[in-house]
Amino acid sequence: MTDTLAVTDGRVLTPEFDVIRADVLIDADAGEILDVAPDLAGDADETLDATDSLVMPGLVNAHGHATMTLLRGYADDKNLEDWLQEDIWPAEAELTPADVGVGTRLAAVELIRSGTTAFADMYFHVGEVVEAVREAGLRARVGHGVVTVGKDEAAAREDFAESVAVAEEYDGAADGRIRTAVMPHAPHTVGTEYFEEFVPTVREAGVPLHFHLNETETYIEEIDAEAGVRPTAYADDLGLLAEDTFVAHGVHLDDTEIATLAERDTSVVHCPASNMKLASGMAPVQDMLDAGVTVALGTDGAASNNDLDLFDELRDAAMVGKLAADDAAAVDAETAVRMATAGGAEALGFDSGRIEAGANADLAVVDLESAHLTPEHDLVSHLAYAARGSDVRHTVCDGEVLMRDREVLVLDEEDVRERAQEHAEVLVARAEE
Ligand SMILES: CSC[C@H]1O[C@@H](n2cnc3c(O)ncnc32)[C@H](O)[C@@H]1O
Ligand SMILES: [Zn+2]
Repeated sequence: MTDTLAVTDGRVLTPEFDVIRADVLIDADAGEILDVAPDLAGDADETLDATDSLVMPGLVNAHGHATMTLLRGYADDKNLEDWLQEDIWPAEAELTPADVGVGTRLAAVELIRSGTTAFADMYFHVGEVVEAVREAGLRARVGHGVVTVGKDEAAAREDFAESVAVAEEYDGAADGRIRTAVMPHAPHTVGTEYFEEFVPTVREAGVPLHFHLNETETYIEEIDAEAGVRPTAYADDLGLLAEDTFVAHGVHLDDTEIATLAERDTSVVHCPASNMKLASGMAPVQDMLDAGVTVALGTDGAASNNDLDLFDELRDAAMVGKLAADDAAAVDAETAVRMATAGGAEALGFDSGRIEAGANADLAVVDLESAHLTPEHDLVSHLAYAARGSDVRHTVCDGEVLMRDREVLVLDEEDVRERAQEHAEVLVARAEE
């Protein structure tokens, strides 16, 4: 085992968003950055060349459903409600644990290739997700997604209880790279009585919560009709909002809801591509940031995106943020990159998202030698507006090199793709029987 690894001869994006010439020395066993300074190669057992490249924090994909890579391109061009009910949920009813293992590995290859080192996953058969993450060397916050609507009381209670049990069982797995959360799908898909029954214990145990919030007007109206309040107030009354809660989407939030999220220190994961594709709307990102809300970025599942490249998300976040605010200065380049790195790490509770001694050794090395990254006026601008996931040449997570010179070292990519194609075909055939 390599004790120390040095990423050499590159330029490094600092937490202050300066770009400096430095090496990054990593304790590979501890998975921690030891030093950021010139000429550290001599101190290392192994080196990773970053000449003509930018060393940046690994990206954090703070909301998604990794297995949904198997449903990429299966159902497009529909609004969220029709897409879920007519296509996605019927297909997911046929999912096997093996499908989840294969789909998550496919997602892992895509994440590693595009420089993402940490992600959140809300799904089923979490044991399979955990095995895939362990093998891929990534960092993740995982949880069992609970939906109680349409279930009888016993089944609904069992589903919520499973989410709690899963969070307990897998927390700290894969040498601590896996953390967990309880993940009720959304306020409108989980009965109030189950929130009331389980949330106090979850809160007492200090387990984080993750759920979809205010993604469409329809879902907001459902809660309003049932409880007479908007979903953020409903969630707050149930004790769902806290510092270790991160919610996905927050597309339709009024000023009162934004103030509540800021007050509770609850993070919001913005998913601009999914929100555009499903025509859900434009999230008020600049308003959230101005109110002090931590905003992270997520792709959501690959069936509503349709890829897991967080560089796309970065650019979309900046573009949609300007449109939503009617202000070209809104969600600027640095803000977008921060949301995809430090913002994501904060939302998921990881000590990552910055290249600094003491932080997790999670980083991406971006190859700058290409026409679309020339000339070099401003590298942060390039990261936000011009770079692509395919520009990433090395990916390091927890001090382990997951991809070196665009070769994924931790998974057999060809085998993963072959198995994903087979599993996707069989899954869809079962769903359409
Ligand atoms: C209960 S596991 C997660 C559940 O969420 C579904 N899903 C995927 N994308 C979205 C979205 O944008 N909004 C709401 N729910 C979504 C996924 O298909 C799983 O069933
Ligand atoms: Zn989602």
